[in-house]
Amino acid sequence: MAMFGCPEILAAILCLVFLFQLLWNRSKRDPLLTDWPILGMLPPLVLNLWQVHEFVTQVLKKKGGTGEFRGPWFTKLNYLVTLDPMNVHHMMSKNFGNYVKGPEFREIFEAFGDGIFTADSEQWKHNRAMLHSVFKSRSFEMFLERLIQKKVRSNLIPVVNHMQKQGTVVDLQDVFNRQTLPTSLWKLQKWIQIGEEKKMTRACKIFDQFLHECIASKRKELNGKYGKNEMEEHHLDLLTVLIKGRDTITSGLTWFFWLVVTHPLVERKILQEIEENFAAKEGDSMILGMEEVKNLIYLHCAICESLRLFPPIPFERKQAIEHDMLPSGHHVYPNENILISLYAMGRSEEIWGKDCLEFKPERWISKKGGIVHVPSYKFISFNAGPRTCLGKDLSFVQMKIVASAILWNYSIQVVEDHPISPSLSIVLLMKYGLKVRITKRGI
Ligand code: HEM
Repeated sequence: MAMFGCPEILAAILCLVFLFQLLWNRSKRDPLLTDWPILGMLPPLVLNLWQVHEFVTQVLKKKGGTGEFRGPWFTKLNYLVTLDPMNVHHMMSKNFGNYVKGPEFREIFEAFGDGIFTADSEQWKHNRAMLHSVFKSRSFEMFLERLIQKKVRSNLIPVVNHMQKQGTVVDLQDVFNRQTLPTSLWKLQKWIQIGEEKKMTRACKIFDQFLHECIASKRKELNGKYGKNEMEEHHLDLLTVLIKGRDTITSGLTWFFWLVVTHPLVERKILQEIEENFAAKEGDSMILGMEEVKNLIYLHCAICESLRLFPPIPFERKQAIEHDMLPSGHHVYPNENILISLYAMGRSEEIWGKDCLEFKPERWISKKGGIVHVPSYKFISFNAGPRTCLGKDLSFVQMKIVASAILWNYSIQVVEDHPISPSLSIVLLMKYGLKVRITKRGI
């Protein structure tokens, strides 16, 4: 009887793996990378983790904008990845009801609580309606305007001024971040009641009281729709939203400052615009208000441009409920996960043209001197459709107040050879911070 030796068995196994691999590949829709047995597409991704956003951008570009990523066998790490604005429009607006955050997202982002960031369907609608009414209230806007101005005047400018006098190297990202204590530390300190946190608790009580009044003023119009406990939940949701919003502002400001100070012509145009509008204003502080910053069109465009190239939230994840077909022709299966690369969309030639990698605020200025409207499914940094960021207007106001105050008073030079690269995190920060030297302008 003929017996099989080791080499034959090995060859048979290899043939089986090869055959399996062929069949496996055939079942896929536009694989983004080589799909290895067992490990799937993980190896090339892991090798490029240090530059993951650039890598995803290049891969999507090569594959025409949409394709499938398959993780290791028997894991749930499978995603349809896209940068196609028509797909985004479809998922975020046209067939919005079919694309949710999903239970897995809630599990991963448990720390966000079950507020607006993780909720779906009726729960989300409920939270959104409540927060929307608060965000659009004039008294809330005015409160935040005063809060931002006070922070810039009493915290940010004195800190920057001190560092300028010391003449040492400063991490600007850290400076922006320190204006906003990390949530966990804040919560921990609150719980154990130590140090500055005692003061913090008192401050929070006052802030809470204000928020309560804000919400109470809305109670009348919402009366009958919500019960008392629900009101308290919304109150907490608002605090979570404000805390989460701060991380994105830190990211937005850090990339904005890096781009502006490394593009002297843009910096000069921003200063010129401030001078034309406010030179006669108020001594040297230049802490503007909400209405005043509306006049700073070029600054607005420079902020849009930096948020396009470095969106503070670089990925958006969705989960399909039912079968669907995307405009790109890709079939979507029930429960399938979809990943939208906001970073890659900001660098797409199809959306922004051949000069998409250049920092050019001018692309946002219309022929009449206004701001070009780009639909949110193309300029996706604040998300698109019914789930568009609720803090978008507030973010522009805050970034404009901070940017005008710092740029007007100080000149910033990035430390030579300081490496600039994005971190691997939910919010797109700079991995090594933004190391700069600061001097008083005009000296
Ligand atoms: C430059 C600053 C900001 C950027 C780029 C930004 C971007 C985004 C993005 C991409 C989302 C969608 C996230 C997701 O679906 O997982 C989002 C949602 C949201 N943002 Fe912002 N955000 C910024 C600042 C803020 C601020 C300051 C606030 C509030 C004070 C805020 C409040 C919200 C809320 C409430 C949502 C949830 C909207 C919903 O699901 O209906 N954001 N933001």
